[in-house]
Amino acid sequence: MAPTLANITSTTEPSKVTEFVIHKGFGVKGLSEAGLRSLPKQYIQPIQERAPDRSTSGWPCGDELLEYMKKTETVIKKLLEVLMKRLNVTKIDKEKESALMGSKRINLNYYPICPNPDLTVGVGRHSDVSTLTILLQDEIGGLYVKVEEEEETNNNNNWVHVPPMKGSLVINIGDALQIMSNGRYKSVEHRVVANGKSDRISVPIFVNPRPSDLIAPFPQVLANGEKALYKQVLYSDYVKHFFRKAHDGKQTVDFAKI
Ligand SMILES: O=C(O)CCC(=O)C(=O)O
Ligand SMILES: [Fe+2]
Repeated sequence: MAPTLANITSTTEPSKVTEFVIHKGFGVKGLSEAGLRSLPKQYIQPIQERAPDRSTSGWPCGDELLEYMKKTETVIKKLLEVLMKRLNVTKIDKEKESALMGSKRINLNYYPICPNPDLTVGVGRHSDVSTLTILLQDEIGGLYVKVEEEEETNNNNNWVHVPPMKGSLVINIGDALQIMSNGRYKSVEHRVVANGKSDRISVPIFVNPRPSDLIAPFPQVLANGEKALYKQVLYSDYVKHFFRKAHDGKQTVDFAKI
């Protein structure tokens, strides 16, 4: 039976939400199907199972993460250089460097084994708000990317699994690059399915503009008279818009559409 909002009488009381999401097995999808438009502060993970607070106890492998971020810098720079060349951006000055890779964030995603994977989602369909995302995934799998309609295969299945390959990184184009390239590079819609057999871990590095950067299609892209598809937006406003709503496919980018 479909859940109703009455099942979750108080959305801010963690024990009620835990009961609904985990013990009753509705999952986070159940919450959204019940009509909840924003998630309560504490949900899913019972307090005793949460990772320690970073501000008080430090990350379990902070040094390794920082070193990993440092090591990926070369590949990020190289990728952006190549991508920029195709847009006729041959010189990456300070302003462009900031808009392309002025801030970075690393996440540690942990997907616990799920007793009812069909009743929930791992991560809902979305595109990243980054310029690029450099994703390291373990051997479990579960990441899917959406193939654009014109590339659709005959069997109508346009979600393609991204199989884990030892020693490889997954590179996603994000919305910021879609905006700055005036749509020449398209951010990839993706999702992660829950897994009933094992835990899964992924480590994305989000390469972003600085929050105070104004992002818009690069003048070089519009030089031949091409019409701008996107207006100038303050990057922090763009990110705020993303986090204000539930994952909704590729709709975030409409925020910058002219
Ligand atoms: O876990 C993954 O493979 C992808 C996670 C993801 O899409 C994200 O963190 O934005
Ligand atoms: Fe993502």
